[in-house]
Amino acid sequence: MSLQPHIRLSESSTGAQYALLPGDPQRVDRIAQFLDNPELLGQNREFRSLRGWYRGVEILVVSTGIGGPSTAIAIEELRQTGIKTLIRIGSCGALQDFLVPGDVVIAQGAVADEGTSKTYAPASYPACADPQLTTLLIQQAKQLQISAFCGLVRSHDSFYTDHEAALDAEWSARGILGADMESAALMVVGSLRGLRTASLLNVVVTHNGSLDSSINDFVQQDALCLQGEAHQISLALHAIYSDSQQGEQ
Ligand SMILES: O=P(O)(O)O[C@H]1O[C@H](CO)[C@@H](O)[C@H]1O
Ligand SMILES: O=c1cc[nH]c(=O)[nH]1
Repeated sequence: MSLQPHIRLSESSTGAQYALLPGDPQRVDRIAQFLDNPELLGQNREFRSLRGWYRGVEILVVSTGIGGPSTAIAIEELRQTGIKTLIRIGSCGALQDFLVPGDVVIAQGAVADEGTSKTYAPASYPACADPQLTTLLIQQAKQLQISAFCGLVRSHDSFYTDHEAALDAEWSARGILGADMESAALMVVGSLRGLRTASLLNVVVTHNGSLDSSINDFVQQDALCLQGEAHQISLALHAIYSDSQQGEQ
């Protein structure tokens, strides 16, 4: 089978059915530290890929870059390589005061305030995570004593427009937990293509905190943010292992 044009992987690159999807290519290398025998498969554009094993289960890790368009491309091409289950290992800004850096949000669904999902289906099509996978993630968070909150998030396309603060306030008042840029596209494209998806978001910006300085802290490896990232990776890997044992695939 030929290489997929963007992720540059084919069915013969990996036997994995599970994929972890960070946005940031650098996060791929940090995820590698949690896997046995990690092997870098390559990088093209924003898509850095690596495979490894967790307790005998093969896992593919591919970065999606920022936003819905590149995420949808990654999902479509990963499907061609045999991936069936995709878990986003992302970061988000908090929309609620009780969330602190390093908390993990388990997104049960997303407000699709972005463009990509609407190119696949009408805006009324729901962006929902796989319920069984989400339940497993909640159970594993309890078992591992990870500070995790399950609820809705908002995916958006814009970061620096003049009305972001007003939009954040609006969605916060509706109880939305956090803001990211990829969860809705992942969930909608995944559902339409018969794939199981989940999204784990590490809180890196507090509600009403400074976007610029908080994300700078994360890039400069702030300890709490890195702890949240380690938690979300462990959580995803435990859930994948548990899922693989249930013979669900
Ligand atoms: O850290 P990642 O996974 O890229 O996620 C978040 O960070 C980026 C913005 O800084 C957006 O992609 C947003 O969704
Ligand atoms: O509003 C925000 C904050 C952090 N990351 C996002 O994607 N959006």
